[in-house]
Amino acid sequence: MGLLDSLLNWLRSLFFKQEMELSLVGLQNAGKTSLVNSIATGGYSEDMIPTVGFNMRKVTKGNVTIKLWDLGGQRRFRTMWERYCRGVTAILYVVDAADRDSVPISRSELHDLLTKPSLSGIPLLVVGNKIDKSEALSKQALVDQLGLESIADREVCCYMISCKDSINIGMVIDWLIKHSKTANSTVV
Ligand SMILES: Nc1nc2c(ncn2[C@@H]2O[C@H](COP(=O)(O)OP(=O)(O)OP(=O)(O)O)[C@@H](O)[C@H]2O)c(=O)[nH]1
Ligand SMILES: [Mg+2]
Repeated sequence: MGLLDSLLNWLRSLFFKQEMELSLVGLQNAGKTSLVNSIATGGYSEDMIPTVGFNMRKVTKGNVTIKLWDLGGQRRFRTMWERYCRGVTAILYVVDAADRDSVPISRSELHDLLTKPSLSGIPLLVVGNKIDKSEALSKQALVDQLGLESIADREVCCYMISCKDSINIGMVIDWLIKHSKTANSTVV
């Protein structure tokens, strides 16, 4: 655990040297706010309050500020998603991989969002969360059920994670680091 913690801290320190702006979207209860906490501090709590509207978390390390738009996933907030995804470096789409019944809705909300011309070309990282649960879908099943292979107008990547058990959070941070360089050249 010590080694893993050091590795995560190292990845976090690299991440915070970049300038970037991210939006986290996905259905309610998927674990978006939990993922923000994992990225920012590594903390996890069972006791989460549903996000009302959105939260903007600014994480400052050294002289760099990272903006994370953590959006509410309840139906009434989904119309705001597009507005807060415009101009971001990357979109993180969070899915509860253990809530199989919600995956079709998650799929249609994702594909609706991606049809917006204002968001064309923005890289997409789909995160299947809660793989600590035995009923979680496999990565291939999630990719199939979300129809990710039909997305052709942008870079798409998918990782399976657990915020609870801190599984693959380092991979998410690593992906963000790689994409922050593109962001720096487009932010004026
Ligand atoms: N088992 C398990 N539970 C998780 C995991 N990540 C988050 N949760 C739980 O899922 C619930 C919802 O987490 P949130 O982070 O609030 O979800 P959200 O996507 O921000 O939800 P909204 O703000 O309503 O859109 C909480 O009870 C979390 O503790 C995980 O990796 N495993
Ligand atoms: Mg939330």
